[in-house]
Amino acid sequence: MTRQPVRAAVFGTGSWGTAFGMVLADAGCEVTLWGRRTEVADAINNGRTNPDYFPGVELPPSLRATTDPAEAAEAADFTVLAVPSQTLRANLAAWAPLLPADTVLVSLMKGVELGTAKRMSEVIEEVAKAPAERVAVVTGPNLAKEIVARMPAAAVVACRDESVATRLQSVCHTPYFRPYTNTDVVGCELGGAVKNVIGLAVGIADGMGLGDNAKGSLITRGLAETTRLGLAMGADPLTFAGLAGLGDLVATCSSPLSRNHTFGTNLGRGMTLQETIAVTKQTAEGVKSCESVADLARRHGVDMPITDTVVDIVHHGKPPIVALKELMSRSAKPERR
Ligand SMILES: NC(=O)c1ccc[n+]([C@@H]2O[C@H](COP(=O)([O-])OP(=O)(O)OC[C@H]3O[C@@H](n4cnc5c(N)ncnc54)[C@H](O)[C@@H]3O)[C@@H](O)[C@H]2O)c1
Ligand SMILES: O=P(O)(O)OC[C@H](O)CO
Repeated sequence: MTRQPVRAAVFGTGSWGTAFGMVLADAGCEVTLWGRRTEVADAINNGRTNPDYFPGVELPPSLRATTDPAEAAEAADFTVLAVPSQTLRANLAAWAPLLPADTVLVSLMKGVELGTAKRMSEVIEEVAKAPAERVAVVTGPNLAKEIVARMPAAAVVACRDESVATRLQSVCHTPYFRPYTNTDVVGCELGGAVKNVIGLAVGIADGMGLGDNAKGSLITRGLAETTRLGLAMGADPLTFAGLAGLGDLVATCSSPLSRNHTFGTNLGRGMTLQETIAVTKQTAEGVKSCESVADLARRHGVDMPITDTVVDIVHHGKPPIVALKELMSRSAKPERR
């Protein structure tokens, strides 16, 4: 008997939705992308490109697009969510009734919801009324522009049910995309969300011309505060030494392709918040999630000084030079506590 190809629906035709859709198609899946704009769906179906995000990149023929969520969701074995974290709840509420009962819901998002301080998998479980065993996360050092160029990358696919993570691993494994499984969903999601905030901090430092020692220090202390939060929330600390933690932090904090890093660099160079927002065309999750991560830290009684500093600079207008002096004059303490 011939095995039917795996069907995947990807909600979001932005940068990562398109790129991960391409990974799934290259791995042998039949993929339908859902997007809001007819012209984007037409360009994908008729021109095999997504010119707004990846001009000149040819998309595989097994990747189709639609603006009809029911058409995208039909018979999907995997339903992949790639919209901005802060719109997920409202989007998914509309899509949930259309999803097959046994579909695996996959979050590509790296944010924490404002107001509730919930991780994306928690929002998905709540809105789609899906058990944790049917909700997975893909994360790691995956700058979309490198992925669509089929440059090599590793990733993590996390699900509480290891067999589901293994199934997802097999449907997104290509010669250029190497996924590893993990059952620590909390740690994997926190790694992805907090690295965006640390990416903003490192961008600000780069924009200020503070040098590579400052960058190395921020990355390391950023990982320390991520790990503290993770421990308080029951994550496995070793997750933060892996692709979802250190791996993604290094990629984000070193790359001009990172929207969060670039956003921070513009602020550090002296642009105002409004000017920086105006030149940012894609989602820089850390800008909103720095507040929800700080909220999460408060709820768990965890000290996250770099995250608090980013909130002060981005949302309360604190000049980066003042924030730097304050960070450097914090009380002396042991490296581990
Ligand atoms: N781009 C990357 O390299 C990358 C890699 C890994 C993870 N991520 C994560 O993936 C998530 C999505 O990011 P992205 O890079 O695709 O962002 P993006 O800005 O490139 O695309 C977001 C998409 O969501 C759509 N959208 C915006 N508001 C919407 C709304 N209210 N309702 C429905 N759709 C809406 C946009 O039209 C666009 O198609 C983020 O959480 C990001 O952190 C991105
Ligand atoms: O462009 P950024 O800053 O959203 O980063 C993209 C990915 O999360 C990198 O892994």
